[in-house]
Amino acid sequence: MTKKQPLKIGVTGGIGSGKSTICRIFEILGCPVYSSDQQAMHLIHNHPDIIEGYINLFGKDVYKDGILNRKLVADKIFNEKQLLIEIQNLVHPIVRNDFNRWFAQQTSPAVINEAAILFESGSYKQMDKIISVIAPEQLRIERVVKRDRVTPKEVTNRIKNQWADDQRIPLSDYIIYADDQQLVTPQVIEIYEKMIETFTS
Ligand SMILES: CC(C)(COP(=O)(O)OP(=O)(O)OC[C@H]1O[C@@H](n2cnc3c(N)ncnc32)[C@H](O)[C@@H]1O)[C@@H](O)C(=O)NCCC(=O)NCCS
Ligand SMILES: Nc1ncnc2c1ncn2[C@@H]1O[C@H](COP(=O)(O)OP(=O)(O)OP(=O)(O)O)[C@@H](O)[C@H]1O
Repeated sequence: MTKKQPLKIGVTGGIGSGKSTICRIFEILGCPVYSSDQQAMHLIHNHPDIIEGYINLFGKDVYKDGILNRKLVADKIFNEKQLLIEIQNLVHPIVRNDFNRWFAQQTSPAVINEAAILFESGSYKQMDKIISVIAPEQLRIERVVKRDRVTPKEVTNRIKNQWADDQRIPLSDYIIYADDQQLVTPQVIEIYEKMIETFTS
């Protein structure tokens, strides 16, 4: 009897919407989580093709003592669309392969692929279900300014390179409202129970 594949659930949303916070709840419920942003950063520091690409595009000083100068790269790619496209064409296929390798080892009913740019990168097409995390833009900017100690401009520079919520919502199977007023845990539990029903039916 062939092993039933776990459900592939994409969790996406704009910067600071609350994806990572919500994925921690899914993890507690028993859903292994693959964080595309974190894995991308790991691969940016360890995959030879990516390291070579970043050095070719940003100069050898982009890595200092093996550590990427994130601010230098961010200031460039979020203000130069062509450069952002080149970087994404380099990084995303390698992250997608890495996710597929991780997924092949999973045995739980459902797994989560947390990716800020799930739609923008096209990776949503490989998902069985998609959850979009929604929060007002101004609140997201305030959260990221507080969390990362960056300027509002640095956050809006990223937001302008991401889909808007009204683009995500029509393509999403579930929506989680993660503004400060709505408790996210009950929303996560409700969606998880629906997904497990899907898997076991
Ligand atoms: C620009 C870099 C160096 C900034 O690193 P930093 O640690 O500050 O941010 P991190 O990678 O943790 O991303 C934080 C948030 O920035 C936003 N963001 C990151 N990359 C992108 C992108 N290509 N397009 C839009 N938003 C992005 C997302 O909301 C993400 O959650 C890094 O994000 C990068 O190299 N991005 C390009 C590769 C990529 O697309 N990574 C996304 C995951 S596949
Ligand atoms: N529902 C919520 N209510 C209040 N604060 C929240 C909520 N969800 C997340 N936060 C806070 O907002 C900040 C951003 O949350 P989180 O890191 O989960 O967002 P994210 O979507 O993963 O961000 P990024 O796209 O940068 O990875 C964090 O400091 C977190 O503690």
